[in-house]
Amino acid sequence: MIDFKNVSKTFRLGKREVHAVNNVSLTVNEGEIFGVIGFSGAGKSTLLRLVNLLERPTTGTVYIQNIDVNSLSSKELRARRQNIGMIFQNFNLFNSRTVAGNIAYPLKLTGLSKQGIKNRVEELLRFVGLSDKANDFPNQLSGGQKQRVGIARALATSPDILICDEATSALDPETTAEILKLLKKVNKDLGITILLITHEMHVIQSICHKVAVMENGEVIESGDVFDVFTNPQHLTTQRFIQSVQQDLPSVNILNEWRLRGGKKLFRVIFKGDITNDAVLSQVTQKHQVHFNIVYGSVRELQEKLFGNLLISFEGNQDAIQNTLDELKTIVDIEEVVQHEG
Ligand SMILES: Nc1ncnc2c1ncn2[C@@H]1O[C@H](COP(=O)(O)OP(=O)(O)OP(=O)(O)O)[C@@H](O)[C@H]1O
Repeated sequence: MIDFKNVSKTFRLGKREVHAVNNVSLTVNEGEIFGVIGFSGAGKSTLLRLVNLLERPTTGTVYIQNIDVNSLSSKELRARRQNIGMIFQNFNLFNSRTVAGNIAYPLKLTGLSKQGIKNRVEELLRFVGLSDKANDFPNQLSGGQKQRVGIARALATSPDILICDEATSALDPETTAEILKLLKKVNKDLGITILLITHEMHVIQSICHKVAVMENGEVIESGDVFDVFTNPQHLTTQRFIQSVQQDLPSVNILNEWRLRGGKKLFRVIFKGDITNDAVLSQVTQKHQVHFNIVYGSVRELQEKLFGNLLISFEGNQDAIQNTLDELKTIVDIEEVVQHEG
């Protein structure tokens, strides 16, 4: 659907060159919600501008629906752009137009009749849950409602791709959750492929199927959200994940635990079906070792279970080692280094 093949974008600032996007290869498949996460300056916006055809790559090729976008004429580019909807952090609505007027705007260029436009706007208002706001002006709406209008407007011309530029960054957590739910509906019910950029890992966790982590213009890690979350390779990815998964208790709790005689802590990661099995109790019973869950959680990620538990073991040292050796064949387990976090 969207293919980046060794794409670089370099800006020249006087004598200095800025490698905003550096040799990026990525594939966004049809029907996916693909999230790109990175800190400020990582190159996310530039990546989006290459997809919505506002920038051309310095080297490499961007294919959209198998078409090399560099090969398109300006007229063809304009036509292709109608196939890509976009929503923004600051909504970018026309304040002088009503909600209905904002949504109708992109339809005016399509040659649809007045009645056709009216019907389409009503349909879109229903889809985003704002039928009663058609005649309001943007400044009468909450942030979440404004973004719903933004989404309706982006969908007006029935695009195949929706690009979201930090679409929930200006919203409170509850409103963010509602907008993310709506984006999920856009993807599921309308089959629209979504490419989003964000600096918030909870957005990736909530709705994305795939994720790419960007740093200094490069994609440093990418894959299925479940795989990246449960086995992050890069320190930056680990940091992003820690921002949504508090996977260590506070230092005070850890110190207290140590004062009460706690020694070694192990992190045990359960993925998928194994989470439902009584692995821990079976293996520890077999080796006559006791275990104590000090901290942790089991949560749902991409409709799969993911357990992340901190555990201490009590018993004979050899028996504990045998327990660890056996557990290692079934789950991911590692010792938690002291003073981590
Ligand atoms: N038009 C431009 N001219 C010169 N440098 C640019 C231009 N656009 C982006 N850059 C530089 O490219 C790098 C990547 O910027 P980009 O905006 O893509 O990052 P980002 O991850 O989207 O960051 P943010 O979240 O802050 O927008 C930065 O160093 C930025 O200063």
